[in-house]
Amino acid sequence: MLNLQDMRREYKQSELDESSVDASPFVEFEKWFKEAQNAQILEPNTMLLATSSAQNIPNIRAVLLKIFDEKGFVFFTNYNSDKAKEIEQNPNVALEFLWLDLERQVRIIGACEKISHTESLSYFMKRSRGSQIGAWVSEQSTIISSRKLLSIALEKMKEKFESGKVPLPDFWGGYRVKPSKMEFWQGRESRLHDRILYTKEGNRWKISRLAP
Ligand SMILES: Cc1cc2nc3c(=O)[nH]c(=O)nc-3n(C[C@H](O)[C@H](O)[C@H](O)COP(=O)(O)O)c2cc1C
Repeated sequence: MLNLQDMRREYKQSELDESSVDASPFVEFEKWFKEAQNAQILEPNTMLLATSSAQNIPNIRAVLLKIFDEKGFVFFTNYNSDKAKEIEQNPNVALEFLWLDLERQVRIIGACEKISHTESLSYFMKRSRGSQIGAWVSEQSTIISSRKLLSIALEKMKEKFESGKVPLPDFWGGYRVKPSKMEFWQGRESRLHDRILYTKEGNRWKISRLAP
């Protein structure tokens, strides 16, 4: 059996104060993201995306943040995947960045919507040819009988797109999560962590401190 109860770590690296955070959660996020990059965290743009179905069944998986600005957080995926079906049923989602090397997490709640075809195309064109063809090959989240099926589909697609540009599949593109809440969490000693919450109120962001 695993001995988990004796696993214990004090968080002491930093602190977070409502008087020193930026008035904009986007500016604060950019600052934290750059610090995660500088700390050489592996794939700091990995975020957990939580969705739920019309039957209120939750689901969660990692996706990569690919566009970030004041409009929101964009990831790319297959528009027929399970996550896409769940977003269709309930556009309210949650995101989580976990940067444990910095004893930090950022939690986001917001509504999710498809980005424009132009925006998806612009990103798709920047992907490697292998990834572009990969998008065509995989019917994401469907059951397949074997790995071999993927290899066969890949060979077929490679032949199909032997020359010229690989077009953007109509079943593939981006989603933007537009935050209504963003929480910055900094680990502190004795589990008395700092939690600063931004809540959108009209055009401005209210800043509050949450109990750990
Ligand atoms: C680090 C990491 C990054 C990932 N990035 C993406 C991504 O950007 N888009 C994507 O569709 N799946 C990504 N995946 C795979 C998803 O976690 C998931 O397996 C897949 O999207 C199917 O999810 P669904 O069945 O809930 O739709 C990533 C997985 C990991 C571990």
